[in-house]
Amino acid sequence: MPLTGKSVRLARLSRPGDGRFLFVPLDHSVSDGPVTTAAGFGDLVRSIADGGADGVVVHKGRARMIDPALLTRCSLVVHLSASTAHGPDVNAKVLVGDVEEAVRLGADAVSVHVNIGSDTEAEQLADLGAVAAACDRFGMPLMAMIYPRGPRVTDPTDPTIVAHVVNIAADLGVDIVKTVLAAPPERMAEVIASTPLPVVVAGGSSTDRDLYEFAVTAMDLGCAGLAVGRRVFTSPSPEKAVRELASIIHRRELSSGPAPQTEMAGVL
Ligand SMILES: O=C(CO)COP(=O)(O)O
Repeated sequence: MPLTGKSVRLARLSRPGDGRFLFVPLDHSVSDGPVTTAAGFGDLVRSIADGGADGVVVHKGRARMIDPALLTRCSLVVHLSASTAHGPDVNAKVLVGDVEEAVRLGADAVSVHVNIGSDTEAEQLADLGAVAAACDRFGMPLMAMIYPRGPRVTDPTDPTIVAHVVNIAADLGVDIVKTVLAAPPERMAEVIASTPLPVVVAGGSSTDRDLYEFAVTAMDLGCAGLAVGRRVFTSPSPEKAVRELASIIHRRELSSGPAPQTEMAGVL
């Protein structure tokens, strides 16, 4: 890959340099409500960095509350999209930030959420295309959180539609795509084979299958990593949860056992 701002930042995003990623999204404070107390936020990010996450995903205002020293070992991904659980349409994501603001914050990447099959799909696609153009101008890696989600989607884990959404991301200039694991999981292999992009899957809630088993399955199927929010920040030990996940994703030896999980409902 030729050296560009984007290629340099992308290479740094996978901290061990193996092209695999563990992101911990904390953007739930916009969609659902606080992920921690104001006083506890610094400790939460510190435990995520100490556990060995490759990056945290936060909105622009919250990014200013992160100790810059932590960002020497954990990347900052600034999330540009928002909707809340209280709006008329939780799937109607809008842009609330731009790439230039992310550059000023020292971001290593930005992310945009697009719900394919939602009532405002057209606007979300237009936003993704515009952010991709800005990312090219600034040399900023772009992650799309792109899901089959909305009134026109009957089965959001159908491998055919999951393959479709990850290819929309590739076509619109995204660098890393985050989506759902297809069902049955074995069919994720064809989703991954269909797109040139690294595919990261979302963590989900504790009512879903065991997180660590899920992580092993996803990685064995060829995923490039996971983005795990709720099951990290609601864990009694976020650091332990991150360490366990990072060991699965980056195939490292682990000294301690899996962390327990707790729950927080969400609309992400
Ligand atoms: O990426 C995510 C939110 O932006 C996924 O979060 P959860 O792990 O809580 O599902």
